[in-house]
Amino acid sequence: MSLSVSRLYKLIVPKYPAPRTTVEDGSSPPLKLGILGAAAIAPRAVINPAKLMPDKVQVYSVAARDAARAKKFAKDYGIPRTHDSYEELIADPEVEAVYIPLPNGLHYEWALKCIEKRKPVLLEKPATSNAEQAEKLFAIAKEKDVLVVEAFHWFFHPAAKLVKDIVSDTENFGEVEKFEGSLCVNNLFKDDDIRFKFSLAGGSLMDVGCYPISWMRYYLGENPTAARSLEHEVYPKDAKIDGFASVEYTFASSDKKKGAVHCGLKTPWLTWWRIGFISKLIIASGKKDLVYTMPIAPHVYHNISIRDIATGKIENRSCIVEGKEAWSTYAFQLEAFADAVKGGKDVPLFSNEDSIDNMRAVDMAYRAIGLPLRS
Ligand SMILES: NC(=O)C1=CN([C@@H]2O[C@H](COP(=O)(O)OP(=O)(O)OC[C@H]3O[C@@H](n4cnc5c(N)ncnc54)[C@H](OP(=O)(O)O)[C@@H]3O)[C@@H](O)[C@H]2O)C=CC1
Ligand SMILES: O=C1OC[C@@H](O)[C@H](O)[C@H]1O
Repeated sequence: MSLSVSRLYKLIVPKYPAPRTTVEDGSSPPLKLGILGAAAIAPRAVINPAKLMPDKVQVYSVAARDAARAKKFAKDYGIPRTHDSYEELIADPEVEAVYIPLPNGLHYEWALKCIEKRKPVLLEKPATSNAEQAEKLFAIAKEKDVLVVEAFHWFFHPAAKLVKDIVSDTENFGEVEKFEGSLCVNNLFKDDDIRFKFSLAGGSLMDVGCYPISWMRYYLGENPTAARSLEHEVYPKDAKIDGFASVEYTFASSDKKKGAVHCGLKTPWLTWWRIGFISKLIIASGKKDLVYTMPIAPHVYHNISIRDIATGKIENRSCIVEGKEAWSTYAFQLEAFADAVKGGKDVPLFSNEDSIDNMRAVDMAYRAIGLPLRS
């Protein structure tokens, strides 16, 4: 039997290429990222940011439930490959990491499938449908040693860290006692949107509330122990979906410590104006208070205003990184994710434990407003 060069090559080259590490100049080739679903958020979250860092990330492929839809999406956004199903994309050895922007109710299932194939995951928020799923998911990720990062993009913008530094300086700022945060995207989505489907783990607390809850936990540096409803309204077309929710949390460390969270997809107009246009957070000690305007999108606009309660003096601050003025929260997030996957760097998060705790606080809020947990 003659052994041709090509047959010999097939025999000695492994079926799956070895992980791509370094090229001749010592640098790493860009991370090949695959996207599950031709989702509306994908251009903002990964496709456009990847263009800012072509040496670090290449959006390599997209898969959709409908192959033609994936092809159109790939053409529209200049993505070189498509896969005909989510399974195929995950199984492709060329795909080094996966971005999951599926409806919330599918996060758990698909993140688990990626872990099975040992693919690191950038997983859209909220990580799962409920805390029980989050506990299981992150336990499996840990056991299999696969990186799963919940895409809480706000956290990766340096303004978030600046605010943390300011309020952690207790000598100057005082002991933080109160938090109030809001995110409302009023009437932005149509009634057939995934956000209004209980079967896909929709709802205001899931979609937008998870952000102010994450801000609260981060800036107060503590997990809540109880929650009560301040006010809430169900979505008129499905009583299991919260159209708007306003919840107050309490904490074990002090009776004085309180965290209020407001979120809405259908917020009553007057309430919306009262709690702050789109997104705002307030952190207060007895000595000072800080208002961070637009913590959800500091790259669009933000302001950090610190007021000394005794003197009334106000200091305004903001945070722009030289050379990265055009970087969005998503770009900072994508860079951190790529650096972790390719460079073995730690992701400066918001750990997996935080993602679990955040889901616990979301569940706590659902119990407080008397709506069923998502599944
Ligand atoms: N980080 C951020 O700023 C944002 C995060 N998000 C999060 O991203 C996720 C997706 O949100 P968004 O992009 O607005 O949603 P879209 O509805 O635009 O995208 C969801 C994708 O999920 C796929 N899908 C699979 N199964 C279903 C199903 N049964 N019903 C509907 N869609 C399905 C569809 O992909 P296919 O193409 O295969 O049909 C669709 O493209 C959510 O988890 C949301 O919370 C959303 C917006 C902003
Ligand atoms: O950042 C966001 O703003 C709008 C929301 O509906 C979306 O899901 C969220 O992630």
